Amino acid sequence: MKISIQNLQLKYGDFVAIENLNLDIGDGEALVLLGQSGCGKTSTMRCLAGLEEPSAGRIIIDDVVVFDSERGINLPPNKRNVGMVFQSYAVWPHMTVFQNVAYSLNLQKLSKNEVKERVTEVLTMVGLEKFADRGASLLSGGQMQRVALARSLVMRPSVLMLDEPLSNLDARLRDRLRVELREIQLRLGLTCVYVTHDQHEAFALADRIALLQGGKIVQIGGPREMYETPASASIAHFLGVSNVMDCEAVAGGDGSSSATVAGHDFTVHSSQRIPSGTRQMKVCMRAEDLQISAQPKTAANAWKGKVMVAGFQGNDVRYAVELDSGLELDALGTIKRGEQHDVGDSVWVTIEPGQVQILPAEVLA
Ligand SMILES: Nc1ncnc2c1ncn2[C@@H]1O[C@H](COP(=O)(O)OP(=O)(O)OP(=O)(O)O)[C@@H](O)[C@H]1O
Repeated sequence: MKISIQNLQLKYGDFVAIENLNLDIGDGEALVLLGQSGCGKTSTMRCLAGLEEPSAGRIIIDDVVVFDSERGINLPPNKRNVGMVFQSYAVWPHMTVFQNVAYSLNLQKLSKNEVKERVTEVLTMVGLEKFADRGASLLSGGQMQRVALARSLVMRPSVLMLDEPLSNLDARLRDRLRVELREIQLRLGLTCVYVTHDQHEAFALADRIALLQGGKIVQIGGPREMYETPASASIAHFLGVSNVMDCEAVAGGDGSSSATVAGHDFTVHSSQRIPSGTRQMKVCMRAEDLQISAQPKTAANAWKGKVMVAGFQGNDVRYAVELDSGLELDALGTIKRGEQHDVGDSVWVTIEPGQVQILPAEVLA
């Protein structure tokens, strides 16, 4: 079922939480609303679900206009056929797993056999078939979240909306449930809107990511596109690029360009279009794209420095390296590639020109 959001605006009093938001979500697509706290992700989802009344705009779900400010249309949540899963599991503790999932079906007065069939089907889907008769209060956090998911799926919603459903779970369970959620979404061909502030979750679950800042979509695209070509330095930073530095001057040349940061030159791949004008530009480099070596290097971007911090992370080591110029860089070394150094070691840091990005500080409105 497709969704179309047109010129959506939501105000809380005088405060504009969502500003002129336009978004089309395709049938069977998993769209992730990603952004930092307060950017308007939950508000957008609540407008879709009918839990919040926008101040302007239009929302169409599966060719049905569910909200239109000009025509005074605002369908209540129960008329939108939207399933919702929240961060808090909201599972009824005094009921069994089966009763929790069957609850809404029973309200629809379906036959006992049909209820049993549909509940068993979704409990199997979320891996809880053996827990049907267990009291819901006796479940782990991950199992409760599966019950919440089953309770939504059993209603066969046109659209499933999930608001940070995994944030109360520990890291390992989060990783596993993330994969399971994606499998279920793909298997059912379910249109999904997923809210998160965690880029790893967004990358793993999304067909497309809509990145929100200050109530606006500042970039939309597939996970790989977003990762490789962020539209601004602040988006790059949010997506985990740890070396983001003010850039004083940018100069184009034959086959290459260069950018200067604190008197320090970075050679950039010539294919990068560096916009002219007075916009504040930033140099962005991923920690994993920097290589660290004890051997002197003579590449285009090769600098001598000293290891100030070496944080062991299992397969990787996270380094803070202070270059001789005083500039500090964050680099990720891989132990298996022999990139292991100690605090105080002299090292050479290199990066391919193609991996240095020069981006505007912000996406301009
Ligand atoms: N009921 C409300 N009244 C007034 N302001 C609100 C209300 N709900 C949200 N806001 C404000 O609207 C903005 C967007 O809030 P929203 O909950 O959509 O953000 P979010 O991106 O989902 O954040 P988080 O990740 O922290 O949940 C925030 O600045 C928030 O303070």
